Amino acid sequence: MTVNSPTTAPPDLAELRRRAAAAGVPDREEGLIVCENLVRIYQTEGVEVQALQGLDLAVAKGEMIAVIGASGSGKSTLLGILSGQDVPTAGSAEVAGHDLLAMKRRDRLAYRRGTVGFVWQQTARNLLPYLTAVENVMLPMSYTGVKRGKRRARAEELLDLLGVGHCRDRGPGELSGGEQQRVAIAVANANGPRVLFADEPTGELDTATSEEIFAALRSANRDLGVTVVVVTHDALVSEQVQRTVRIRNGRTSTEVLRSVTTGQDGVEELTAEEYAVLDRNGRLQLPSEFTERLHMRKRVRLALEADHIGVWPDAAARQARADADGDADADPGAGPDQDSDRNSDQNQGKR
Ligand SMILES: Nc1ncnc2c1ncn2[C@@H]1O[C@H](COP(=O)(O)OP(=O)(O)OP(=O)(O)O)[C@@H](O)[C@H]1O
Repeated sequence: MTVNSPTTAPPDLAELRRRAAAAGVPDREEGLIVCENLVRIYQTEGVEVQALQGLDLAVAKGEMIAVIGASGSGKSTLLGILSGQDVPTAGSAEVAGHDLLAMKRRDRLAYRRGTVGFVWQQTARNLLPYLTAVENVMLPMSYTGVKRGKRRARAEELLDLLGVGHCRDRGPGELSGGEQQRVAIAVANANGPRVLFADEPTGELDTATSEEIFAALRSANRDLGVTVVVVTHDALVSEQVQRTVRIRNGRTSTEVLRSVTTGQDGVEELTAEEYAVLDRNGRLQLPSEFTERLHMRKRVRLALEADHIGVWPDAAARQARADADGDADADPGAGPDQDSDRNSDQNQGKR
C-alpha cells in the first residue's frame, strides 16, 4: 500500500477527480480503514471507562459511511483515534497504510495534516475567525508544501466545488451556519486527504441546511474521491448513505446496507437490510430489544439449521416470559428441537 509522504504536495483537484472517476465501485475487502479488536480505555480519577471494547470496522476506498449509536457508545472516541488525535489502548487500526498504534509523534502530525481531514460539529471550531473563507482553505496547504502561487487557485476551486465560491472573501462571522460548514469541508479537503471525518456536521443546523452539508460531503466523496466517515444522529444523513454502521457499547453491532434493485417491471426500488456484525471470533451482539422481549439474559441455546442458526431462550428465560405473560399453559422446558420442528412446520405452512 502506498503512503502519502509528509513532504509531498497533495495532488491537484483535476488529478483527484481523475482518480475518483477511475476508482469505480468500492471494494470492501481492500480496506482503506481497517480496525480489529480496537480498545480504548480512559482512566479518570482511578475509574476506568472502556469506551471501545474490541471494535471491528472495515471501510473501503471511496466509500461514504455513517456511524450511528446512542450517546456514550464510543463514536467520537473512534473518530478521534482514526483521525490521529487520540491513541488506542490495544488492538489494531490502520488508515491508508498508516499503523495508528505504532505511529511516531512526527508522523502523526504529518498524518493529521495530509492523510485525513476533519469537520467538527461546532461551526466555530472549524474556521479561524480572523481569516476569510479562502484564507482558511489556503492555510493547511502552507504546512504541506503547496507552492504559494497554487494555494489560492486550489482554494477557490474547492470553494466553487462546494457551492460557496461567492463567500471566498468573507470572514466566518459573515457566513450562515451552512456556509461555514461547507467552507469547513473545503478546509478539510485542502491537502487532498484520503479520508474525511465529520463528527455531527449537521448537528447545529436545520433540515434545509443539513441537506446542503450532506450534498457537500457527497460531492467531496464523488468528485474528489475522498472516503467519508460521518458520525451522525441525523436520519437525513444516515439513511442516504450506502452503509450505516451502528456502535453499541464500544463495538460495531449492526450494519444497514442499502442498494437499488430493478424489478421485472423495470421500476427501481431502494432496499435497506440490517445485518448483525460477526467478528473474527464469531461474536455478535444480539439487539437488546430482541433479548429483552424473550427475557434472554445469561445464556442461550443455539441450533444449526440447514440455512441459518437458531438462537433460543434457556429454561429460565422461558419461565420468566411465561410468568410475565401470565401464560399458565406455556411449557418452559421446551427446547430448540421441539421449537425448530414447530418453526419448520410454520415455514412449510407458508410455502
Ligand atoms: N477523555 C475522556 N475521559 C474519560 N472518559 C471519556 C473521555 N472521552 C469519552 N469518555 C467516555 O467514553 C465513552 C464513549 O464516549 P464517546 O464520546 O466516544 O461517545 P459518543 O458515542 O461519541 O457519545 P455522544 O453521541 O454523546 O457524543 C463514554 O462513556 C464517555 O463518558
